[in-house]
Amino acid sequence: MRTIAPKAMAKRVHVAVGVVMDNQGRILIAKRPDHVHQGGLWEFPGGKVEQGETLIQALDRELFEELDIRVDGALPLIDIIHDYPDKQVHLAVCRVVSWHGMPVGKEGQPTRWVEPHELDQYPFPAANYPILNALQLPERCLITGEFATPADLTRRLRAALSTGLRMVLLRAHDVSVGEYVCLAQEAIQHTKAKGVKLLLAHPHILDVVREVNADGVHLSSSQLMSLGADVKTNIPDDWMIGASCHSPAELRQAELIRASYVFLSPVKATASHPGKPPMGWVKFAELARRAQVPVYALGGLADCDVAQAIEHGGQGIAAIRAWW
Ligand SMILES: Nc1nc2c([nH]c(=O)n2[C@H]2C[C@H](O)[C@@H](COP(=O)(O)OP(=O)(O)OP(=O)(O)O)O2)c(=O)[nH]1
Ligand SMILES: [Mg+2]
Repeated sequence: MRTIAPKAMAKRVHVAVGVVMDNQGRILIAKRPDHVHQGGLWEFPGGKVEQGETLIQALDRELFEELDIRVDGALPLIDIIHDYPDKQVHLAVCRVVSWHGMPVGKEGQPTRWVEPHELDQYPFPAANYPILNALQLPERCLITGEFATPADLTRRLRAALSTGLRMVLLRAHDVSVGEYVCLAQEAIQHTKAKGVKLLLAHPHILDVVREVNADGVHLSSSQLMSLGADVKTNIPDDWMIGASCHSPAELRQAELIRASYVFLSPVKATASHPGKPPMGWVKFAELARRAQVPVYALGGLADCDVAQAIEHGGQGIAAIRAWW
């Protein structure tokens, strides 16, 4: 009997991708030539890591070849594993925090400086979806803690927002969903005025999600794992969806529903979940680097942990006590 050899798995291409920012926070994008893979779409400059090169060496060489700039410092932003029908890529995406030179499209490619919120106006390859999310999310996300009355919630929220936070998850599990909607409608007055993103979190939030003009909804891990196929029809298209995750299976589910971000916890011991063993930064990094979604570290963290979280492949930190 004749045996047929299994089709050889094509090799995954390791690509160094650079998000170059100027000192006004604008990001440099370039248009891929029509004839190349994913041609005609916009990209963050970069290219294949060659044999024997470190990621930073590849990034520096590619940005010099494509843009005539040199990389002086870069931090990990997100790692993407994506299978196109004709090519499998691993995009190691870095935020280029320090560089010199005058960027030009050396290969004749059009380039443009854009604000993070303008990125959605440009067509990017499908693999870039989590990168675009990561670039529009802040480093710190507040989770609201305990409060005595609605007025106390407002007072605490305003004090927290005055420290420059740009994303808030309104968590109030002990109130009815009707009361929750009232609290959210009050909170939105304070967040919208400051351009702060407000995410809704409540055990019954999916029943009332359209009653508040918020920016997104945050799912508990059990809500995430028991989602019906109709989740996307309940939630407005332009809303963010976030989720709390504690395991690789939950992270996979968040990727499947194309979550905008996740929380991964507990990184350190935390007063809100005493007795839960912390995973520590090494485990966090292992899980975050494999996740195809921006990951906030959560659990016993404060401002002084933001840099650690980013160095370990996270988007930043989420916390209650640090800012409440
Ligand atoms: N540079 C870059 N590549 C991306 C992005 N998104 C995305 O899917 N890719 C894919 C397209 C390509 O298959 C691969 C990168 O290859 P490339 O064409 O930039 O590689 P290169 O600069 O080394 O090009 P070449 O020398 O082989 O012509 O990754 C992105 O934002 N930036
Ligand atoms: Mg390239």
